[in-house]
Amino acid sequence: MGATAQKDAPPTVEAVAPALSEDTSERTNSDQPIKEKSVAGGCLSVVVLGASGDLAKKKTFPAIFNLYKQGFLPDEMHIFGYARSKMTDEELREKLRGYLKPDRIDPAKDPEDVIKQFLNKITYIHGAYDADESFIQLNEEVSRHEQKRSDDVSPTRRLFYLALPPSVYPLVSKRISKHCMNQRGWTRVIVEKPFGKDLESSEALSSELGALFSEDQLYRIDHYLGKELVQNLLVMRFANRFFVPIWNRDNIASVQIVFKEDFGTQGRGGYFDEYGIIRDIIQNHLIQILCLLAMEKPISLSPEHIRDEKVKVLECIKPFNDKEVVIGQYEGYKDDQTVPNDSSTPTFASLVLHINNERWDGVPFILKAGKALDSRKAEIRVQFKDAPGDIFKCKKQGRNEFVMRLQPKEAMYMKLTVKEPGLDMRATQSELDMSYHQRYQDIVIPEAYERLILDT
Ligand SMILES: NC(=O)C1=CN([C@@H]2O[C@H](COP(=O)(O)OP(=O)(O)OC[C@H]3O[C@@H](n4cnc5c(N)ncnc54)[C@H](OP(=O)(O)O)[C@@H]3O)[C@@H](O)[C@H]2O)C=CC1
Ligand SMILES: O=C1O[C@H](COP(=O)(O)O)[C@@H](O)[C@H](O)[C@H]1O
Repeated sequence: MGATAQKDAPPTVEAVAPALSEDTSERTNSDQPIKEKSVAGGCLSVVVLGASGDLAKKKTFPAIFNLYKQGFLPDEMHIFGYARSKMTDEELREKLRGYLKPDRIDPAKDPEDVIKQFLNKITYIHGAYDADESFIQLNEEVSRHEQKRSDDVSPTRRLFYLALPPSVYPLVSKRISKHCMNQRGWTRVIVEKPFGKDLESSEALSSELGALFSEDQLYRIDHYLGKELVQNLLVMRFANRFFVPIWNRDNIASVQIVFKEDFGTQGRGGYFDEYGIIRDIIQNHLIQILCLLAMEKPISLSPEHIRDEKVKVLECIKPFNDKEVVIGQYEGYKDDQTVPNDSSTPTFASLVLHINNERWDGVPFILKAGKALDSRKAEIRVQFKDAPGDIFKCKKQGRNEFVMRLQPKEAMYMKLTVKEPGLDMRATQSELDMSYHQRYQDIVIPEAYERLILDT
């Protein structure tokens, strides 16, 4: 809900930015450039595996740039893009340039120079995901950078971001663990959702990664949890007295969580076709939102207490009814060169979940996600029941609905019962900031993100 929420903003690492500042009083969400801060120094190497892909260009590199342009990263940082595709450093830089936004840069600096300096910090290495020699070479490149930018005694830091399909994680992780571990400081590995393909592969992945890295070296990311509106759900529900008594089956008729994109796979068939829309969006992003909407108040804001409450919600969900599931594939999906001609992977799915507990019994949670649809939108719609004893006789459709929008622009508004159908009372972003922002600053940076780069 903060004013910085922008279309296509890379939220996950963006949410980390304030946590990198030594002075946490600067956790603002203003559009103003943030005064430059010194960050716990030392040599930092960020390795983006899958650097040729969609996530890397749309989210990972822009997120690192957002930190860089606000002065949250040390001068001694270097980024290594790694993938199988053949590309030069310059080709990768050109591919990324258009995704790096010049906003929030110190006005004393030329934004073009800042972008250029950042791009010059990126080197591309092409190699296989299953070849030891490629990772030996990667390790040599990283060590060379460390030798150049650090003395022999200071600790160094290595962050590996796996912007890859999950099926590749074990191959890559084994080789990172064997050849690329930092001998002079921390090593961290970030893995993306979906975490496996089904229960069996997810458990196998857990034990494979668990055998290679300790829990504090491993970061599992769902970038929807970094979106400001999603981070604010707990505050909204549990810190605002007026929400507390109405958030239940007595007052709420249904909840919809909707994700729509107006573009298709755009060459991402290599990842997407193996997973489909349910694993890509519903199982992680939408289910995380559902948990935050439906869970009971956690004992505290510790990640463990929040997780425990989410698990209770998941355990109460009834197996779903086939009649309440719709799946489909958009026309033209198979024209994408990266998608097999005989693919039956769903690109659209809608399903109804029922939470069998005292708070939610009888309230349908409708989850919908689709690619290549009519518009781009991500929102939560909470339909309240009608106030008893209607005297207004106006159209019922669309009233008493509370909408929280994540895309294209984060916003929250209530459709009140009004005589003129369709008249909404929309709060402006600044009003929302005033009502929620103060508390938000105090609590929401998840500890796991803070630990990611703050610890040295
Ligand atoms: N795209 C997005 O907006 C988001 C994606 N994610 C997650 O990021 C991960 C990667 O997704 P995304 O970047 O979109 O997907 P891509 O299809 O763009 O894949 C990324 C890179 O991985 C390599 N790759 C693709 N398919 C395979 C394969 N079958 N075997 C080995 N390597 C392969 C390719 O690099 P090369 O061939 O050059 O080695 C490709 O450039 C997924 O887990 C996804 O859930 C998460 C949030 C947002
Ligand atoms: O995780 C993913 O998310 C993106 C959409 O993210 P958004 O922040 O731009 O809404 C989606 O395009 C992609 O398929 C999926 O892997």
